[in-house]
Amino acid sequence: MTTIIKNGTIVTADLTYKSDIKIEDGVITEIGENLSGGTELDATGCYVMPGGIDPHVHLEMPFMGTYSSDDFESGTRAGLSGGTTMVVDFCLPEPNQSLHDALLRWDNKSTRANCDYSFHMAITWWGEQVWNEMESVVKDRGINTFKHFMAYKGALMVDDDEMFSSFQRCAALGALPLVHAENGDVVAQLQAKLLEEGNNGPEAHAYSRPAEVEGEATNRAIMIADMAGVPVYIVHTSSEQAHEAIRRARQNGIRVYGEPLIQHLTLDNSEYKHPDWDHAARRVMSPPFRDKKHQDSLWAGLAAGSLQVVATDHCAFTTEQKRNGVGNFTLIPNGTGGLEDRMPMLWTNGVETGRLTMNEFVAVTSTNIAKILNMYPKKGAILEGADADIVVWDPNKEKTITAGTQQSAIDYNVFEGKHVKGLPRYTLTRGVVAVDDGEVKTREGHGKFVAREPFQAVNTALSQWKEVTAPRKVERTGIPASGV
Ligand SMILES: NC(=O)NCCC(=O)O
Ligand SMILES: [Zn+2]
Ligand SMILES: [Zn+2]
Repeated sequence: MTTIIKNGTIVTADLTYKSDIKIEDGVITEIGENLSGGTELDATGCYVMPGGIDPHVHLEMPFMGTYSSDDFESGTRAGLSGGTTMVVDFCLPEPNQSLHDALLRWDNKSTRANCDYSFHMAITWWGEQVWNEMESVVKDRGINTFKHFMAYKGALMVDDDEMFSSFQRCAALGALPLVHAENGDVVAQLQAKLLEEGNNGPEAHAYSRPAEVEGEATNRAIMIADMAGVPVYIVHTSSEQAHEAIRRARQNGIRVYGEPLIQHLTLDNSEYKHPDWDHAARRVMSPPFRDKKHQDSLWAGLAAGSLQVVATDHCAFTTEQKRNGVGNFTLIPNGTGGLEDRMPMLWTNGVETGRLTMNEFVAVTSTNIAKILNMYPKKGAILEGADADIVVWDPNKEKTITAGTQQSAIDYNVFEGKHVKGLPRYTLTRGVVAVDDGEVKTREGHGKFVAREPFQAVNTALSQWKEVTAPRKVERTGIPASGV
């Protein structure tokens, strides 16, 4: 099957130019002027960009006594409708469960995906079995990223000892550790204190997770990764304190990546003061929304390159599920949606305001993460030979976001009422048109798992540098006799 995207302007992470694109059997086969033959998609007035990649989603996630409500079908449909053509979900083994058994569950859930996907493996417990299985997860399953939660004490949290062991294993396997960086011990005590004082509403969720606990944990994760000799990726970087830790480490030559979310960039903590309990609880996520000072820091980091990726951490719970926490904010399932709105919200608040260039937009929504996760240029690129995961972006198409017309399965939208300018005219997933002139036409089960090779360049360079600078015993000739 041949498709030609005609009359558009191609925008990549580093180039902007007018050209047509030929797609055959899901792959870009030619980029050039005046291409013809096959089905034509008119991109006049549009920017033709690599489809978005969201590296941080939780579809049908078992969490806090329930399951997040968007599954691989509705979640990927929501993503495609907003120009996202690939998602990466987190496989979460139960305590003492084999990593491979957990993967079977994720394999089953993901068969319904409308677009391509991959998995990160979470390290939710530690032992010899996990240490052993990590190798086959990387080598046989093509999963080169391992997630560590420094928060959610008593559930997903791992301690420093476990994290250091796991990071060393990642270094040896050519894998990349990911970290949810919040000091889980301090959060747990702050939660208990707030509840004791009668502070049980959703706003207390934010009080229990100040920016300081994120900054401290980010510093600690970076230090542990440095000691283990492995790069590290900090998920949902939400505060100046965490950004500052990443920025400083990068300036000192440490290989660390930071991932702000579209929610933290565009929504602030005044949401938790809303008089309606449901309104505030729907916005409960970890880390919580912050104030403008933090938002400005995140935007600056994207422009400066100290932060590399914009994700969503899409983990959508219905109002009914959120109400599990009436009377006790610690029982409100943590998570918000965003898959459908990440690209239009970032374009509107970033490119339309001049905070980001179009090329930076492509970098932070697609190309950078494709490189970080070792799947570039199959993904994240408009190049001959790349998968035809493409968004034809109409900068003049506008809408007001509302739950009533969204693809996501939940009954509200945290961006309700926001006006966006810049939306897909077409979204293509491996050459198949999933958004057709604005109309969503996804194909359940079309999505394929994307296996990712262990890292070569970055991990090799880092381990070489660690070897060059390793502490060495000083060989001495004249050693005095012991004084004892
Ligand atoms: N972020 C959040 O509140 N929920 C999803 C789980 C996580 O990423 O921490
Ligand atoms: Zn997290
Ligand atoms: Zn998450």
